[in-house]
Amino acid sequence: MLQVYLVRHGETQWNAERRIQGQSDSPLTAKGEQQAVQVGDRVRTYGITHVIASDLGRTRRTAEIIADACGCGVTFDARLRELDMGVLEQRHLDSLSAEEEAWRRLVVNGTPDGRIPEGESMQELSVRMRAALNACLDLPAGSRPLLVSHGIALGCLVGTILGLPAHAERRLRLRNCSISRVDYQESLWLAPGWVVETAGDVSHLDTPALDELQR
Ligand SMILES: O=C(O)[C@@H](CO)OP(=O)(O)O
Repeated sequence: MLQVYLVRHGETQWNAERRIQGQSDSPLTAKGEQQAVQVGDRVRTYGITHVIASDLGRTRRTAEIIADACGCGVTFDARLRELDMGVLEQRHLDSLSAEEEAWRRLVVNGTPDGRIPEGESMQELSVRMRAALNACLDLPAGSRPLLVSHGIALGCLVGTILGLPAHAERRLRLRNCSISRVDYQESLWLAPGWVVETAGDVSHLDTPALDELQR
């Protein structure tokens, strides 16, 4: 059975400042680097064979730290990038106008095609994230990949595996450096498909990571 680990990157400067990143980028904080080290300590005995990361800087850095601990290489897949949040990227969550806040809410609790101007819909995000996950099925038998991606992107992926629509309100709290696992299950009882084993585990982190929406 293929087991795939899903890790959100470590805390970044803009996560801490409550600024929207999307496909823009900011570096890991010292705490974010430490979180990545703690993920590495947790998974180093899991037999991870491939670390595959979104090509944005914050996921690259997190992936390098984890891959060092696992003794494997890192490859990059742009399909694992965060939702493109268009004209709201780089903005502080607290400085949005009422109209801008409505655009932001429409994306996570709206319609399949809802999008921030110049951004991407949750439906589009879900298609590319699922394609990146399904690509793991083509790895050699016995592989155990770990994917490093983002909060909304992984929330959408895990949520849609559970049967939520892509644009369902964000109900999974996937904190920085949380670990989730999905398995490709083939059994007599279930149609073949992805099953969520764990979601949002942060028990390996010594200080609780805050989700930027809680700050
Ligand atoms: O882009 C962002 O601002 C956040 C949204 O949750 O995602 P991440 O920090 O996981 O890239």
